[in-house]
Amino acid sequence: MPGGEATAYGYFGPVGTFTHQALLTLDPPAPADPVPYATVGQALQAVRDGEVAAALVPIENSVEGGVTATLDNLAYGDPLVITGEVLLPVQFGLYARPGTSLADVRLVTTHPHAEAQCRRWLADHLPEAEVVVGGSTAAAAAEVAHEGSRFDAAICAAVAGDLYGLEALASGIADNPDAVTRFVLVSRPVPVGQPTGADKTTLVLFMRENHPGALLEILEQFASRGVDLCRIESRPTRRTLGDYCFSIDAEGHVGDARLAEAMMGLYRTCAEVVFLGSYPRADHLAPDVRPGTANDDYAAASSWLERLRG
Ligand SMILES: O=C(O)C(=O)Cc1ccccc1
Repeated sequence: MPGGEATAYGYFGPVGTFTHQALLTLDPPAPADPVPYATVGQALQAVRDGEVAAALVPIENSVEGGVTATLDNLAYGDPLVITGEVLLPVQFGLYARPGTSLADVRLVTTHPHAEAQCRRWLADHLPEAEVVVGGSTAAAAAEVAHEGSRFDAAICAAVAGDLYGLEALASGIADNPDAVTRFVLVSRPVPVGQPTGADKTTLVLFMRENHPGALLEILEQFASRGVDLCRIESRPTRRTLGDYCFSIDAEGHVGDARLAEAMMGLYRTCAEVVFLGSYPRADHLAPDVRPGTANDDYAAASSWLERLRG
């Protein structure tokens, strides 16, 4: 890295992806000259290699669920942490080279999440067309833009359609017009930021051994401390069929006593707890703090115990 530490951010590109649009809304803004990577894996590896200071990647969609490439890379790759998140409403259109009409469209390409979110529209309007999923929505637009491309159309954002010189054959084609995608800003491990009062913490939990109620025991650690979960999904541990870990977003910050206590409970009872960061929520929603679970309540309980002991 000539000239010292990298300062630029990487993102799941190329220019015109939803991730790129999300990057442009970061607050504080991303440093100039962000670097596009063709896959989530390459963007995260660039962070590990110190090529970029951080990378923005998609993690979750309100319609399609988790982005497994991101979840698994963060769970199993060398340590990285999430330092921020961005929410972006996503809208899709069908874009083709100028002169193409809807009736000409036989072969469509796009990102798997875009295909999943436009399935009903495709079945209704292009029942004969084949869809081939590929890298990203913007890469699909760039591919279609090539004269002689085997693809007739791409599903992508209007920004990408315009950028790659395509024309809209249809817009607003998502089956759910209110879909939102969540993106996370990921860096090499850094000291965790201060709690803001509206934070999220991402964890991956590996169980000691499967037994009846194992998931319930994990959930109890959160429930008994009044910690709400914003996302939970099981992912294969890759060890043996039927063996799963849990990828979880919990409300709160590792600096909040109730979440810290829940995490200590998980540390005691799980085989492994991977901490992927505590960071401000993009929606700034403060949690509903249940009676007896505020920092002061834990501090008072701790002082009481000290008095009893001594
Ligand atoms: O392919 C893109 O543009 C991405 O950034 C990934 C994606 C795909 C579909 C919805 C949201 C994000």
